[in-house]
Amino acid sequence: MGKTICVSYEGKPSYHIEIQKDFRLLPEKLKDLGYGRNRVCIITENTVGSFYLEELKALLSHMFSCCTSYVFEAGEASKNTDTVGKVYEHLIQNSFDRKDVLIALGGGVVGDLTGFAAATYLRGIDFVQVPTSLLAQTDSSIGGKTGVDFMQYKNMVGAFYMPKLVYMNISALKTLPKRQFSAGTAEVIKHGFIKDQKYTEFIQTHSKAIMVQDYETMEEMIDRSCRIKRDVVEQDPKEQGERALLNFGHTIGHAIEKLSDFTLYHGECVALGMVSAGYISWKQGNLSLEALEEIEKILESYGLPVRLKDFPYPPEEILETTRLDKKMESGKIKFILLKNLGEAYITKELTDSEILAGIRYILQ
Ligand SMILES: NC(=O)c1ccc[n+]([C@@H]2O[C@H](COP(=O)([O-])OP(=O)(O)OC[C@H]3O[C@@H](n4cnc5c(N)ncnc54)[C@H](O)[C@@H]3O)[C@@H](O)[C@H]2O)c1
Ligand SMILES: O=C(O)C(=O)C[C@@H](O)[C@H](O)[C@H](O)COP(=O)(O)O
Ligand SMILES: [Zn+2]
Repeated sequence: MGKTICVSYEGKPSYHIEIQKDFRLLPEKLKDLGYGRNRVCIITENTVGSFYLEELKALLSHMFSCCTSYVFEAGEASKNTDTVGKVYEHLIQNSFDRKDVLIALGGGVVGDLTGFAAATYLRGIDFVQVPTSLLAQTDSSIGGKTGVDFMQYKNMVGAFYMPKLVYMNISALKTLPKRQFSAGTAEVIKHGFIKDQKYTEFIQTHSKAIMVQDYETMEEMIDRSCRIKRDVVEQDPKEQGERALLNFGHTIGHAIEKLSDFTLYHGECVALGMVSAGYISWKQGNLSLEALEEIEKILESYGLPVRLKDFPYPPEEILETTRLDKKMESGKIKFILLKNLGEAYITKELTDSEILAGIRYILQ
């Protein structure tokens, strides 16, 4: 059966999120959208491709007039304009036109990059998200933030561009390495911290079942995370306000991710960033010390880092890197803090020394 979530964009129904246990219904869902006579290009990377590309091709090749694929090297280092250029070349060589469709098969790297290629090729071609990592199934495939890194700065070039469908197969998470699964839980945990204390309690009490990927628990968790993200992006699709709450943990997180040369995963950096922002929230007199301790305990129970010992960069350099990220507004760093667990807010009023104290807290 699975679950379906409808997402609106600018007040109108836009696309469905399908949460399924296999890939079998994908052709039917694509037919429902009117695809069939046109061409499809599955864009993926070598790791995910080695597991699922042939299966997807077998399912789709009979329903499209042409089914091609473009495979690039897995990892954040590929999320750049060079790879996008190679995707354009492949599409031109295969005569893709505006009636054709791209499928992003993979984690957040494939989804962000394919979405950006789709937004810009011929000024816009349809694309479908088939997320295969936990992070992509619960966060990056929803809401239409597409883009790539530039000069190693995170998501510097991009577009808001909605997919036509998000179709996920929960069982595909079985092949995801354990460290990557843990990294994905950071964004799931973030959803509870910024919006829904009841969801945080669910995450707390079900950590064992989630870590062994008990199917029913996973289905409930993914469904609840997707709905929280859906509600936020529907209200503020282009991040004029409220959507920035989804950036909780990302201000410091993105700087650490860049400085680590992407050896630390996005979710791991978000976890560290959430601890740092949690500490600042406590220092601001908002969050209780018990709540800060709870944040750390929950993250640890999912195998996530809460301290960054021996990081070869001083706090001042992390702060300067944060300044070069796109979270700056009129010369001030935009920060997401917590009033309480389940209640976040945006501030641009933090001083450098308040931010540095938050950075020092995780470096100890
Ligand atoms: N657009 C958004 O709203 C949004 C939200 C969150 C994160 N992001 C971006 O997403 C990226 C992180 O996504 P990610 O963690 O999925 O990274 P990723 O795409 O690099 O995938 C993580 C790793 O898992 C492997 N993998 C993925 N699915 C697998 C599967 N089913 N079986 C085996 N291996 C599998 C990949 O090969 C890769 O090595 C970052 O670039 C981040 O900036 C974007
Ligand atoms: O969808 C959003 O909005 C988010 O902020 C989700 C984040 O988890 C994600 O990492 C996003 O790519 C960060 O956006 P950025 O604009 O800060 O690069
Ligand atoms: Zn993120």
